[in-house]
Amino acid sequence: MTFSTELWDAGATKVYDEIVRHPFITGLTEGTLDHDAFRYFIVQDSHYLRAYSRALALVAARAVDQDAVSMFARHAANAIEVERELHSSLLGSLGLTSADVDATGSGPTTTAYMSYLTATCATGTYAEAVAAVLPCYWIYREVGRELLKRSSPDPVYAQWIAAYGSEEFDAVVESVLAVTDRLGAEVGPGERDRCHRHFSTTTRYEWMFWDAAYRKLDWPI
Ligand SMILES: Cc1ncc(CO)c(N)n1
Ligand SMILES: Cc1ncsc1CCO
Repeated sequence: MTFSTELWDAGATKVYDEIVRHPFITGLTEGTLDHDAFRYFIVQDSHYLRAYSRALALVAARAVDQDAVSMFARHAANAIEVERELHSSLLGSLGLTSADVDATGSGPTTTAYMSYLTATCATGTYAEAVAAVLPCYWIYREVGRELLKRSSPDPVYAQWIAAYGSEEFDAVVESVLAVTDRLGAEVGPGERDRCHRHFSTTTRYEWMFWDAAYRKLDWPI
């Protein structure tokens, strides 16, 4: 079994089923999700992508193989581009600006998820860092594909779905899966357990991120 399949089977199978039937996701394709929940999501995702980009730059710095350094560095730059382009167009459609993003700040789930990614990529091994960032790519590819099948009557939601359900994003994810599978042959048992823990933790954060948007979760105090 490949390392990526091993990680998914142990850490993502159940959570992924919960994600695709979460009311935020079903509301996107049915067009019933209220724009306020999607606004919350896009604003929080802007904060998330800024931190995610820096986490990917840390992964790039830890990689030894030149192709992997170059790939993660490219993805770090792309995450900033996605934040600027996809989001500014979506924010515009939703009547928001990047000043609103800054004024809102990151919510509790976003902050926790960003902190976990940053800490793991800064202090873990290369394989641990890859395992921590992998669900961000992989879950979005799977969700993007699923949503593309169902599509959405709402043009704002359809635009977002098209970005993550695209062939370009699929190719990005395939190359990260290939890097992960090559690492699988190198990691010993202790490090492997830590990889599993990071992968299942960030997978759960992916579910929590949608759930926070659905409930518009704010700091309690
Ligand atoms: C929360 C979250 N996870 C993953 C992605 C895809 O990179 C994203 N844009 N946002
Ligand atoms: C994973 C990911 N999500 C948005 S951008 C990006 C990096 C690859 O383009």
